[in-house]
Amino acid sequence: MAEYNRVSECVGLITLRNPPVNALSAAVRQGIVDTVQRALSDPNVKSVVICGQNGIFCGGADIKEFGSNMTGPPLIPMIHAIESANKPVVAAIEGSALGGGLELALGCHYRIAHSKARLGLPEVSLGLLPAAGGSQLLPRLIGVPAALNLITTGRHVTAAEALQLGIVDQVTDHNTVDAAVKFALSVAGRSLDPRRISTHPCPQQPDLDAFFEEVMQKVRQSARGAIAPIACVQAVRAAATLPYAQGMERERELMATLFTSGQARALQYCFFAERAVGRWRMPSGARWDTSKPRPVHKAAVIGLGTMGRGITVALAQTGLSVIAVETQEKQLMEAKQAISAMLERGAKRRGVAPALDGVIYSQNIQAVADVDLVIEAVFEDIALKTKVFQQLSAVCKPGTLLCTNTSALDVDQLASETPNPELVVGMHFFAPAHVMKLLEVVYGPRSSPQAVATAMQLGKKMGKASVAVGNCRGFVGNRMLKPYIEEAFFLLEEGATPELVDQALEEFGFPMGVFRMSDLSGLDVGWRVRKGDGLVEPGTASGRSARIRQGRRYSPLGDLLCEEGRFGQKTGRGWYQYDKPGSRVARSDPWLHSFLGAYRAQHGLVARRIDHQEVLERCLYALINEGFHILDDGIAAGPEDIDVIYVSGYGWPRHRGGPMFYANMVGLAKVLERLEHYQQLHPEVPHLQPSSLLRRLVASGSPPIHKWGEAIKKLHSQL
Ligand SMILES: CC(C)(COP(=O)(O)OP(=O)(O)OC[C@H]1O[C@@H](n2cnc3c(N)ncnc32)[C@H](O)[C@@H]1OP(=O)(O)O)[C@@H](O)C(=O)NCCC(=O)NCCSC(=O)C[C@@H](O)CCCCCCCCCCCCC(=O)O
Repeated sequence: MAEYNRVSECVGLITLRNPPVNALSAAVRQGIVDTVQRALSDPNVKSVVICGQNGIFCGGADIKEFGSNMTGPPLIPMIHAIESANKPVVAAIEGSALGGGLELALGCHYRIAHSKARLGLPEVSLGLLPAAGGSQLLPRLIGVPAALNLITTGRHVTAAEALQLGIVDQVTDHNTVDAAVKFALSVAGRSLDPRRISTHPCPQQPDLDAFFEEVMQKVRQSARGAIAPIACVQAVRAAATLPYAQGMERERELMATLFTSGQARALQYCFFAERAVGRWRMPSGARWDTSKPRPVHKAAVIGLGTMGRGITVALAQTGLSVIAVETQEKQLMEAKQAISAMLERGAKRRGVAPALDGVIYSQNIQAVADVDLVIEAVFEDIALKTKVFQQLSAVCKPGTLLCTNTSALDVDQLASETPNPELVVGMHFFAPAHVMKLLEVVYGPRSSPQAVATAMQLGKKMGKASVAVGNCRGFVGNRMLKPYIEEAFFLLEEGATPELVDQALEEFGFPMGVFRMSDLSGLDVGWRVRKGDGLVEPGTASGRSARIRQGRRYSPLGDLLCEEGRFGQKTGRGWYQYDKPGSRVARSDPWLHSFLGAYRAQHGLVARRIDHQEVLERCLYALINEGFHILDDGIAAGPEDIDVIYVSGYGWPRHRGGPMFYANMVGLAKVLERLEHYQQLHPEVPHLQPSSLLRRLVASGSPPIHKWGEAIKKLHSQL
């Protein structure tokens, strides 16, 4: 709703009231229509101020309304009514003015912002475009290039940048509403014609066709299949080339296509999923809202290899004091240099001072005696980690939280080696840890809810998408990756090439296909794990039996490449070839193709034609099937957790919503049918055997994704 008051005798003050972000719900829109009408018809009112309650102007259209039948007054006529008002209307912007919120402000004649306010048109990140006139008004106000930048990226600008761009007229450090009321009084009675943005011509852009062609090419490249950024460019082009009314018609047409698209549904699902994972729960019944985190002022990182360095930077950037421990002197010196350089680069980018003094370096583990939380990031070796945990238990003050950054070891086993297993959780960062958004917070059966709450809160402070998950081999992300990679190997055996598999996955929207990714992260990583699992055998055996290990189909292709010293980019050879070790440009490698040919001949395999469809079904459905197993096992609390992990840490294209959302879009019955089909063809591949949860969901009529929770709960209560 919107509240109306008269202030300073002749200013009508309209306050949007719809916590938490004053989204433009039907009731708010109705409130604005009514209060604007009231202010304009009151002869005592000379000017109007619109603001939002609780320090936030407006977070835009109410996204929750999008999936339903929309009622209430539409936004565009409401904004037009404000713009054509015969009394000055001033937007008092505190907190955020985003999407429809900024469009509402653009309909006002003046905009005053608090210095801490943020403004933007982020619709593109929801699969939409600014369709309440934003795509037509912003280019008229700030010019085509600047408007395109904001609209196609959805980035939020600070008040200072908004002032510089000409989006706002004044920035204040004081009370924004008071400043806006004062301003409104000062402009009462002035001509409003020059203030109506829709009547402005769009600033001329030289060589318009060439300009838009170039922009479109760049946007297509970075969009990786997303349609909204392209529609945004088309809408801005309409602003640059058409009169306002026709531009608005084009904006409406483009929005009509986007609004009902699967991509918009997926992106809006991601928006809510990212917020839902913060409301974590454990199988024990412990939850985010009943578990109080402990305060963390001082933290420590043990082990300053690549991961430890990134974690130190991520912690220091949140303003924490960090003790960074590395027992090897040379490593410590190198780490100090690298960490300082990363902190300096990050600070430069963010326009702040580097937190160099926030990090204290030590070779002695005793230095962590008074920290509140430790993150261990030593080499992935259970004996070494156990020793470190035992030392930490002896050194740290009582109650210190002990976190391990392991990606593969058993968090429960480590916890059981300490006197206080309730204080142990996994904090699985992704490399580079100061850049990558994802953090898996791994709890074991004995981790206390407080420990989980503390790690989750710390993750949030570091700006991570933090997801609480149960302890199992690979946790959620890597556990699902295993069948995906294995299927890719099997496809090579059956006739595919790395290029074909990668192309199919990259066209789907992954930034890199499985083989380019493997070359980047190093083939030796998986080789070491497979050796540890006793799967690697000398590569001379041939035939089917050589490819069955531990009772299931196994492809030794990755092992054979490692035996050749082909570890990927770092050795200049892997699934592709590179100009030199460390180079990033992958080129097709004839050696690899003849190697595959010889391998197939040795094993009596006949290459067949494999298409993109099969690549996607085999790789993605195997991964999704593992996701269902994970839900079934209670390792992830819901499909949102899995989807956030995949979108923020594994390059799953956001406009496809994450693997579980994708399965929901494809149709669970179809996923089940294809898994059954492939399982019949490959009975020796257990990961193609459909999960019982998937079967149950299909049997119960394939409920939509937000209802899966009920099926999972029912399943668990029957166990
Ligand atoms: C605002 C934020 C920056 C605040 O961040 P903060 O961290 O403080 O808080 P949270 O992010 O945790 O949010 C708190 C809480 O609020 C919920 N929420 C936030 N924003 C919205 C919102 N806009 N709507 C609903 N709910 C919202 C959030 O989910 C949290 O609740 P939860 O329970 O989940 O924890 C930050 O929240 C933020 O960035 N918000 C999103 C901002 C945004 O993206 N805004 C744009 C919205 S889209 C829009 O505005 C579209 C407009 O351009 C025009 C629309 C016109 C559409 C008309 C329909 C036309 C149909 C076309 C068909 C044509 C047919 C034809 O003509 O033929």
